Amino acid sequence: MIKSESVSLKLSRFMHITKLNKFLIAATLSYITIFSIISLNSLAFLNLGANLYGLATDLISLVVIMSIFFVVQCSLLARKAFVYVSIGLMLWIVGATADVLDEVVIQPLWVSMYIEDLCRSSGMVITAYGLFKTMTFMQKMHKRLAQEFIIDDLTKVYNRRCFYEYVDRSHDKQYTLIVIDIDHFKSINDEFGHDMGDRVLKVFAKKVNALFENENMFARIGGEEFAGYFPSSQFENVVDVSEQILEKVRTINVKDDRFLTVSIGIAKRLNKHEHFDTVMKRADQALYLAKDSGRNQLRLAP
Ligand SMILES: Nc1nc2c(ncn2[C@@H]2O[C@H](COP(=O)(O)OP(=O)(O)OP(=O)(O)O)[C@@H](O)[C@H]2O)c(=O)[nH]1
Repeated sequence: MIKSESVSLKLSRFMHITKLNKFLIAATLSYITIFSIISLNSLAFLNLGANLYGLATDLISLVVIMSIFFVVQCSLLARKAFVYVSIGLMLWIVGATADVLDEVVIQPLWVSMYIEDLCRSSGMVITAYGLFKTMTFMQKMHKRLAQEFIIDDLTKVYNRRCFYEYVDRSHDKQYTLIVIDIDHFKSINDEFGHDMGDRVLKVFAKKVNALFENENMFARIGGEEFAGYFPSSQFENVVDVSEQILEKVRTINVKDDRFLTVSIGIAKRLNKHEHFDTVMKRADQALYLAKDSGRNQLRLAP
Protein backbone atom coordinates (compact mmCIF):
# COMPACT_ATOMS: atom_id res chain seq x y z
CA MET A 1 0.00 0.00 0.00
CA ILE A 2 1.19 3.53 -0.73
CA LYS A 3 2.48 5.60 2.18
CA SER A 4 0.12 8.49 2.88
CA GLU A 5 2.23 10.62 5.18
CA SER A 6 3.93 12.65 2.45
CA VAL A 7 2.76 14.30 -0.75
CA SER A 8 5.05 13.64 -3.67
CA LEU A 9 5.24 13.98 -7.43
CA LYS A 10 7.62 11.03 -7.84
CA LEU A 11 6.64 8.97 -10.89
CA SER A 12 7.63 5.79 -9.04
CA ARG A 13 4.47 6.27 -6.98
CA PHE A 14 2.48 5.28 -10.06
CA MET A 15 3.63 1.68 -9.57
CA HIS A 16 2.05 1.46 -6.12
CA ILE A 17 -1.38 3.00 -6.67
CA THR A 18 -4.66 1.16 -7.30
CA LYS A 19 -5.91 0.11 -10.73
CA LEU A 20 -8.65 2.76 -10.61
CA ASN A 21 -6.10 5.53 -9.95
CA LYS A 22 -3.88 4.24 -12.76
CA PHE A 23 -6.87 4.09 -15.10
CA LEU A 24 -7.90 7.68 -14.32
CA ILE A 25 -4.35 9.00 -14.93
CA ALA A 26 -4.04 6.98 -18.16
CA ALA A 27 -7.50 8.10 -19.36
CA THR A 28 -6.68 11.76 -18.71
CA LEU A 29 -3.31 11.56 -20.50
CA SER A 30 -4.96 9.71 -23.41
CA TYR A 31 -7.64 12.40 -23.65
CA ILE A 32 -4.97 15.15 -23.81
CA THR A 33 -3.03 13.24 -26.49
CA ILE A 34 -6.03 12.27 -28.66
CA PHE A 35 -7.70 15.71 -28.41
CA SER A 36 -4.40 17.40 -29.34
CA ILE A 37 -3.74 15.08 -32.33
CA ILE A 38 -7.29 15.53 -33.70
CA SER A 39 -7.17 19.32 -33.23
CA LEU A 40 -3.70 19.68 -34.79
CA ASN A 41 -4.64 17.46 -37.76
CA SER A 42 -8.06 18.86 -38.54
CA LEU A 43 -8.03 22.56 -37.64
CA ALA A 44 -6.31 25.53 -39.27
CA PHE A 45 -3.16 26.84 -37.54
CA LEU A 46 -2.85 30.31 -35.99
CA ASN A 47 0.27 32.48 -36.09
CA LEU A 48 2.24 30.66 -33.36
CA GLY A 49 4.83 33.47 -32.98
CA ALA A 50 2.14 35.96 -31.96
CA ASN A 51 0.61 33.60 -29.36
CA LEU A 52 3.80 32.27 -27.78
CA TYR A 53 3.24 34.04 -24.45
CA GLY A 54 -0.38 32.80 -24.15
CA LEU A 55 0.69 29.27 -25.17
CA ALA A 56 3.42 29.18 -22.52
CA THR A 57 1.15 30.35 -19.67
CA ASP A 58 -1.69 28.00 -20.68
CA LEU A 59 0.77 25.09 -20.92
CA ILE A 60 2.13 25.84 -17.45
CA SER A 61 -1.46 25.87 -16.07
CA LEU A 62 -2.17 22.51 -17.70
CA VAL A 63 1.03 20.96 -16.31
CA VAL A 64 0.26 22.30 -12.81
CA ILE A 65 -3.32 20.95 -12.82
CA MET A 66 -2.11 17.62 -14.21
CA SER A 67 0.49 17.41 -11.43
CA ILE A 68 -2.16 18.11 -8.78
CA PHE A 69 -4.33 15.42 -10.38
CA PHE A 70 -1.41 12.96 -10.19
CA VAL A 71 -0.81 13.75 -6.51
CA VAL A 72 -4.53 13.31 -5.77
CA GLN A 73 -4.50 9.88 -7.42
CA CYS A 74 -1.46 8.91 -5.31
CA SER A 75 -2.96 10.14 -2.02
CA LEU A 76 -5.39 8.58 0.42
CA LEU A 77 -8.35 10.94 0.52
CA ALA A 78 -11.77 10.36 2.04
CA ARG A 79 -13.99 8.65 -0.58
CA LYS A 80 -16.36 11.56 -1.23
CA ALA A 81 -13.55 14.10 -1.33
CA PHE A 82 -11.61 11.89 -3.76
CA VAL A 83 -14.60 11.53 -6.12
CA TYR A 84 -15.35 15.28 -6.22
CA VAL A 85 -11.70 16.39 -6.53
CA SER A 86 -10.97 13.79 -9.25
CA ILE A 87 -14.04 14.65 -11.35
CA GLY A 88 -13.42 18.37 -10.84
CA LEU A 89 -9.76 18.18 -11.86
CA MET A 90 -10.54 15.97 -14.88
CA LEU A 91 -13.10 18.50 -16.15
CA TRP A 92 -10.62 21.29 -15.44
CA ILE A 93 -7.92 19.43 -17.43
CA VAL A 94 -10.36 18.97 -20.36
CA GLY A 95 -10.96 22.75 -20.35
CA ALA A 96 -7.26 23.57 -19.89
CA THR A 97 -6.28 21.30 -22.83
CA ALA A 98 -8.66 23.17 -25.12
CA ASP A 99 -7.27 26.42 -23.69
CA VAL A 100 -3.72 25.45 -24.72
CA LEU A 101 -4.79 24.40 -28.21
CA ASP A 102 -6.75 27.58 -28.93
CA GLU A 103 -3.39 29.38 -28.92
CA VAL A 104 -2.24 27.07 -31.74
CA VAL A 105 -5.31 26.36 -33.93
CA ILE A 106 -8.59 28.07 -34.80
CA GLN A 107 -11.20 26.23 -32.75
CA PRO A 108 -14.92 26.16 -33.58
CA LEU A 109 -17.08 28.27 -31.26
CA TRP A 110 -18.66 25.22 -29.59
CA VAL A 111 -15.23 23.93 -28.52
CA SER A 112 -14.31 27.18 -26.80
CA MET A 113 -17.79 27.55 -25.27
CA TYR A 114 -18.55 24.01 -24.09
CA ILE A 115 -15.19 22.27 -23.82
CA GLU A 116 -12.98 25.15 -22.77
CA ASP A 117 -15.17 27.52 -20.70
CA LEU A 118 -17.91 25.25 -19.38
CA CYS A 119 -15.63 22.31 -18.48
CA ARG A 120 -13.02 24.55 -16.87
CA SER A 121 -15.54 26.55 -14.79
CA SER A 122 -17.55 23.53 -13.64
CA GLY A 123 -14.26 21.68 -12.97
CA MET A 124 -13.09 24.52 -10.71
CA VAL A 125 -16.39 24.55 -8.77
CA ILE A 126 -16.43 20.76 -8.30
CA THR A 127 -12.74 20.73 -7.27
CA ALA A 128 -13.43 23.48 -4.74
CA TYR A 129 -16.33 21.46 -3.32
CA GLY A 130 -14.05 18.40 -3.11
CA LEU A 131 -11.45 20.44 -1.23
CA PHE A 132 -14.17 21.64 1.15
CA LYS A 133 -15.11 17.97 1.74
CA THR A 134 -11.42 17.15 2.34
CA MET A 135 -11.13 19.91 4.93
CA THR A 136 -14.34 18.82 6.68
CA PHE A 137 -13.04 15.25 6.82
CA MET A 138 -9.66 16.35 8.16
CA GLN A 139 -11.29 18.47 10.84
CA LYS A 140 -13.44 15.51 11.95
CA MET A 141 -10.37 13.23 12.01
CA HIS A 142 -8.40 15.78 13.98
CA LYS A 143 -11.19 16.06 16.56
CA ARG A 144 -11.48 12.28 16.84
CA LEU A 145 -7.73 11.77 17.22
CA ALA A 146 -7.49 14.56 19.79
CA GLN A 147 -10.23 12.81 21.81
CA GLU A 148 -8.62 9.38 21.46
CA PHE A 149 -5.33 10.86 22.62
CA ILE A 150 -6.72 11.78 26.03
CA ILE A 151 -9.65 9.37 26.56
CA ASP A 152 -9.39 5.75 27.70
CA ASP A 153 -10.88 3.44 25.06
CA LEU A 154 -12.78 1.15 27.40
CA THR A 155 -14.07 3.36 30.20
CA LYS A 156 -14.27 6.70 28.36
CA VAL A 157 -12.71 8.58 31.27
CA TYR A 158 -9.36 10.41 30.92
CA ASN A 159 -6.34 8.18 30.29
CA ARG A 160 -3.00 7.98 32.05
CA ARG A 161 -1.21 10.29 29.59
CA CYS A 162 -3.80 13.01 30.02
CA PHE A 163 -3.79 12.67 33.83
CA TYR A 164 -0.01 12.84 34.14
CA GLU A 165 0.21 15.86 31.85
CA TYR A 166 -2.67 17.66 33.59
CA VAL A 167 -1.16 17.21 37.06
CA ASP A 168 2.41 17.85 35.93
CA ARG A 169 1.33 21.16 34.38
CA SER A 170 -0.69 22.14 37.43
CA HIS A 171 0.50 25.37 39.04
CA ASP A 172 -1.15 24.38 42.29
CA LYS A 173 1.47 24.06 45.03
CA GLN A 174 -0.46 21.70 47.27
CA TYR A 175 -2.73 19.49 45.30
CA THR A 176 -3.80 16.03 46.51
CA LEU A 177 -3.69 12.77 44.58
CA ILE A 178 -5.69 9.65 45.25
CA VAL A 179 -5.02 6.22 43.77
CA ILE A 180 -7.96 3.81 43.57
CA ASP A 181 -7.48 0.09 42.95
CA ILE A 182 -10.32 -2.41 42.54
CA ASP A 183 -10.05 -5.26 45.06
CA HIS A 184 -9.57 -8.82 43.83
CA PHE A 185 -10.29 -7.83 40.27
CA LYS A 186 -8.39 -10.84 38.93
CA SER A 187 -10.90 -13.15 40.58
CA ILE A 188 -13.79 -11.29 38.87
CA ASN A 189 -12.14 -12.00 35.52
CA ASP A 190 -11.39 -15.59 36.52
CA GLU A 191 -14.89 -16.36 37.86
CA PHE A 192 -17.12 -14.40 35.48
CA GLY A 193 -14.97 -13.89 32.40
CA HIS A 194 -13.03 -11.01 30.88
CA ASP A 195 -16.13 -9.43 29.30
CA MET A 196 -17.76 -9.17 32.71
CA GLY A 197 -14.50 -7.64 34.00
CA ASP A 198 -14.70 -5.02 31.23
CA ARG A 199 -18.35 -4.29 32.04
CA VAL A 200 -17.48 -3.81 35.71
CA LEU A 201 -14.67 -1.39 34.80
CA LYS A 202 -17.09 0.65 32.66
CA VAL A 203 -19.81 0.81 35.34
CA PHE A 204 -17.23 1.62 38.02
CA ALA A 205 -15.62 4.41 35.97
CA LYS A 206 -18.97 5.98 35.10
CA LYS A 207 -20.20 6.02 38.70
CA VAL A 208 -16.97 7.34 40.18
CA ASN A 209 -16.39 9.91 37.44
CA ALA A 210 -19.71 11.50 38.36
CA LEU A 211 -18.24 12.40 41.77
CA PHE A 212 -15.48 14.52 40.22
CA GLU A 213 -16.37 18.09 39.36
CA ASN A 214 -14.77 21.41 38.37
CA GLU A 215 -10.96 21.22 38.42
CA ASN A 216 -10.93 17.75 40.03
CA MET A 217 -9.86 15.07 37.62
CA PHE A 218 -10.50 11.35 37.46
CA ALA A 219 -8.59 9.01 35.15
CA ARG A 220 -7.79 5.38 34.44
CA ILE A 221 -4.04 5.00 34.90
CA GLY A 222 -3.72 1.21 34.55
CA GLY A 223 -5.74 -2.00 34.14
CA GLU A 224 -7.90 -1.78 37.28
CA GLU A 225 -6.11 1.23 38.73
CA PHE A 226 -7.58 4.73 38.68
CA ALA A 227 -6.44 8.08 40.05
CA GLY A 228 -7.95 11.36 41.13
CA TYR A 229 -6.54 14.88 41.32
CA PHE A 230 -7.81 17.56 43.69
CA PRO A 231 -6.46 21.12 43.75
CA SER A 232 -5.58 22.53 47.19
CA SER A 233 -8.85 24.50 47.32
CA GLN A 234 -10.63 21.13 47.42
CA PHE A 235 -8.49 19.51 50.10
CA GLU A 236 -11.22 19.42 52.75
CA ASN A 237 -13.24 17.55 50.19
CA VAL A 238 -10.78 14.78 49.35
CA VAL A 239 -11.52 12.41 52.22
CA ASP A 240 -15.25 13.09 51.79
CA VAL A 241 -15.17 12.26 48.07
CA SER A 242 -12.99 9.19 48.74
CA GLU A 243 -15.51 7.92 51.29
CA GLN A 244 -18.31 8.53 48.80
CA ILE A 245 -16.32 6.48 46.26
CA LEU A 246 -16.02 3.58 48.73
CA GLU A 247 -19.78 3.80 49.43
CA LYS A 248 -20.84 4.05 45.81
CA VAL A 249 -18.61 1.20 44.67
CA ARG A 250 -20.10 -1.11 47.30
CA THR A 251 -23.44 -0.75 45.48
CA ILE A 252 -22.04 -2.21 42.23
CA ASN A 253 -23.30 -5.76 41.99
CA VAL A 254 -20.88 -7.79 39.90
CA LYS A 255 -23.05 -10.93 39.82
CA ASP A 256 -24.90 -13.23 42.20
CA ASP A 257 -24.81 -10.80 45.13
CA ARG A 258 -21.10 -10.27 44.78
CA PHE A 259 -20.45 -6.55 45.29
CA LEU A 260 -17.42 -4.56 44.26
CA THR A 261 -14.96 -2.93 46.67
CA VAL A 262 -11.93 -0.73 46.18
CA SER A 263 -8.92 0.43 48.19
CA ILE A 264 -7.78 4.04 48.12
CA GLY A 265 -4.44 5.72 48.90
CA ILE A 266 -4.34 9.48 49.43
CA ALA A 267 -1.28 11.76 49.33
CA LYS A 268 -1.10 15.52 49.68
CA ARG A 269 1.80 17.29 48.01
CA LEU A 270 4.04 18.40 50.86
CA ASN A 271 5.54 21.48 49.22
CA LYS A 272 6.00 23.09 45.82
CA HIS A 273 9.33 21.26 45.34
CA GLU A 274 7.88 17.80 45.70
CA HIS A 275 7.79 16.18 42.28
CA PHE A 276 4.60 14.66 40.91
CA ASP A 277 6.20 11.16 40.76
CA THR A 278 7.03 11.35 44.47
CA VAL A 279 3.47 12.35 45.40
CA MET A 280 2.20 9.49 43.26
CA LYS A 281 4.60 7.07 44.96
CA ARG A 282 3.36 8.15 48.41
CA ALA A 283 -0.27 7.70 47.30
CA ASP A 284 0.69 4.21 46.05
CA GLN A 285 2.30 3.37 49.40
CA ALA A 286 -0.89 4.50 51.18
CA LEU A 287 -2.88 2.29 48.79
CA TYR A 288 -0.76 -0.75 49.68
CA LEU A 289 -1.37 0.02 53.36
CA ALA A 290 -5.13 -0.01 52.65
CA LYS A 291 -4.74 -3.33 50.80
CA ASP A 292 -2.65 -4.82 53.60
CA SER A 293 -5.19 -3.68 56.18
CA GLY A 294 -7.93 -5.78 54.58
CA ARG A 295 -8.97 -3.69 51.50
CA ASN A 296 -12.31 -1.83 51.06
CA GLN A 297 -10.91 1.24 52.86
CA LEU A 298 -8.81 4.38 52.44
CA ARG A 299 -5.43 5.34 53.91
CA LEU A 300 -3.70 8.71 54.08
CA ALA A 301 0.03 8.95 53.30
CA PRO A 302 2.02 10.47 56.19
N1 LIG B 1 -11.39 -7.40 32.11
C1 LIG B 1 -10.28 -6.71 32.18
N2 LIG B 1 -9.30 -7.08 33.04
C2 LIG B 1 -8.20 -6.33 33.11
C3 LIG B 1 -8.01 -5.18 32.35
N3 LIG B 1 -6.80 -4.65 32.64
C4 LIG B 1 -6.25 -5.45 33.58
N4 LIG B 1 -7.09 -6.45 33.89
C5 LIG B 1 -6.89 -7.52 34.86
O1 LIG B 1 -6.85 -7.00 36.18
C6 LIG B 1 -6.24 -7.97 37.02
C7 LIG B 1 -5.43 -7.29 38.09
O2 LIG B 1 -5.03 -8.26 38.96
P1 LIG B 1 -4.08 -8.02 40.18
O3 LIG B 1 -3.08 -6.93 39.84
O4 LIG B 1 -3.52 -9.33 40.60
O5 LIG B 1 -4.96 -7.39 41.31
P2 LIG B 1 -6.29 -7.87 42.01
O6 LIG B 1 -6.75 -9.22 41.59
O7 LIG B 1 -7.28 -6.76 41.82
O8 LIG B 1 -5.85 -7.96 43.51
P3 LIG B 1 -5.65 -6.77 44.54
O9 LIG B 1 -5.34 -5.52 43.75
O10 LIG B 1 -4.47 -7.20 45.36
O11 LIG B 1 -6.88 -6.64 45.32
C8 LIG B 1 -5.41 -8.86 36.10
O12 LIG B 1 -5.97 -10.15 36.09
C9 LIG B 1 -5.56 -8.23 34.71
O13 LIG B 1 -5.63 -9.20 33.68
C10 LIG B 1 -9.06 -4.82 31.42
O14 LIG B 1 -8.98 -3.83 30.68
N5 LIG B 1 -10.15 -5.60 31.39
